Formats: sequence, C-alpha cells, structure tokens
Amino acid sequence: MIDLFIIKVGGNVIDNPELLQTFLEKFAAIPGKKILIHGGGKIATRIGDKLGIESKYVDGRRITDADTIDVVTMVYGGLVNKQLVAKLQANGCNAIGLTGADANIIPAVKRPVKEIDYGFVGDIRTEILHTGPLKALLDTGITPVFAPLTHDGNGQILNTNADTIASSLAIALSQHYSVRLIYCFEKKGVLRDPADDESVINLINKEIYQQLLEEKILTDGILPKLQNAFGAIDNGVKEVLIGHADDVLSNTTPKVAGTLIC
Ligand SMILES: Nc1ncnc2c1ncn2[C@@H]1O[C@H](COP(=O)(O)OP(=O)(O)O)[C@@H](O)[C@H]1O
Ligand SMILES: CC(=O)N[C@@H](CCC(=O)OP(=O)(O)O)C(=O)O
Repeated sequence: MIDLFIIKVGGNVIDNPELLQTFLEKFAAIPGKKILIHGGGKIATRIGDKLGIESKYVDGRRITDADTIDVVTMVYGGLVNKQLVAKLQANGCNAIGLTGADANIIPAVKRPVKEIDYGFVGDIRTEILHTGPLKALLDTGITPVFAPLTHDGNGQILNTNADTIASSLAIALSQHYSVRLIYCFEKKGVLRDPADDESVINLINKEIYQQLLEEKILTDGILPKLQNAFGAIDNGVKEVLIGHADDVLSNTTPKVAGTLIC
C-alpha cells in the first residue's frame, strides 16, 4: 500500500508565527501523499472576545451556540484555512482548503443533548465518510487542508474537534493507504512531567496509558488527543505519533521523535 501522512497541527502552533512558519516549511517538504488538519481554538476564542462572544468549554469541547458557530465558521473555514493554504502555496505545496462539507467528505450529526447541550457540535458519521474525493485530489498531487468543520446534510455547518477529524480521516483512509497519523503541537511529545519539556515518554501502550491516567499525569487537551490516538490504532491505523511541530519532517521518516502510540 502507498504511504499517506495525516498530520494535525494545533492552535498553539498556529497562533505562534515563528513556530507556524517552521512547521509549514517542513510540512511542505514532506514527499508523497499528505493531508493537513488544523485547529485554531485559541484564535476563535480571541476573535469571539473581540466580538463580545464569550467562549465556554466542557471536557475540551466548545459549547457552540448560534453566534459561536458563525464565529468558528469564519475563523476556521475562512481566516485560518485560507492563510494556511496561501502560506503552503508560498512554500511550493499545492494545497486546497476544505471543510467537511466540501464534496460531502465528512457528514456529521449534531451531538444529542444529554446532560449538556453542546449546541452546533458535530459527531462524525464515520460509517458514511466519503474518501473518494480525497483519493482523487491526492492522486493529482494536491494536498487537502481541513478546517475543523463538518455538516449535517441539511444545510447546517457543525463544529468538530480537529483531533477527532484527524483520527476519523486516518481510520477511513487506512482502507486504501498505509497511514501514519501525526499529532503536532508545541511540546516534544507526551510528557511525564508537564513542566519539564525534556521528560518525553517515547512509547505509550494501553497498559502504560492506564498507569499514566491513574498517576494523573495526563490532563487538559492531551486526554482527548490520546483517546483519539488509541481510537485510530484500534481501528486499522498503522502508526500514531504525538510530537513537536518542529519534528514533523523527521517524524515522516523511520527516525521518529516524540511519543509513539501502539
Ligand atoms: N502529560 C502531558 N504531556 C503533554 N501535554 C500535556 C500533558 N498534560 C497536559 N498537557 C497539555 O495538553 C496540551 C495539548 O492539548 P491541546 O491544547 O488541546 O493541544 P492542541 O490545541 O495542539 O491540539 C498541552 O499544551 C499541555 O498544556
Ligand atoms: C467542538 C470543538 O471543541 N471544536 C474545536 C475545534 C478547533 C480545535 O480543535 O482546535 P485546537 O486543535 O487548536 O484545539 C473548538 O472550537 O475549539
């Protein structure tokens, strides 16, 4: 099977011009087929604040009311996505910006209200994710760049966590490619001591994951990232890595830096 790199870059990198520039240069230099999924939560929060629309999160998911879905559609689907595409073009990477609504690639359902009403947050309908248009783009040498937006098929855009979009695409595309999923952020990997950037845990399997949870070493955004990583491994994705954005290029080679999930 042909190799495919599915790479997610988070909001802390996108929000840092130097980190972002280095990341995009390295991403553009990756040979072969690749897909980028971007976050941008921090930028959406900042622009929401300017517009007087306050951000609220529960379990790492943004409560997305009617005003907020407009903000995130503009910020993720417009500002961030198009800036990344333009910068990738400047680095010689022929990128195309997409949301999950484009070519009906990522259908979703509005999260049902249980204890919490998340508003316009979408849960991906993994069983009907459409990989055909992505394969066609990849086969013509074009690099898809996804904003963290999906749609419900009835005209409603939905907000979906970028880590989850990355793992769902990786699972679906594993039927056609040998997929390495790489989560890039501003740390060198999953850390044993979150205050010590050098304390990278090189390998996490389910047993070690359980121990780390019991030791309460994992908090905040690293928790959903690891849940998505194990979800991918359990569903056919060959390799999942969590590492620094600066290491993205070397992490597409056998010489990996960061945390390998297995
Ligand atoms: N043990 C840990 N190792 C690494 N990061 C951790 C750990 N525990 C908590 N974190 C936090 O998780 C964050 C990553 O999650 P998140 O902010 O959602 O990233 P992104 O927006 O890049 O997807 C890190 O910035 C860090 O503050
Ligand atoms: C539903 C939900 O929470 N969506 C996320 C999408 C952006 C994202 O995932 O951005 P990072 O990767 O930068 O965190 C949000 O609006 O914050």
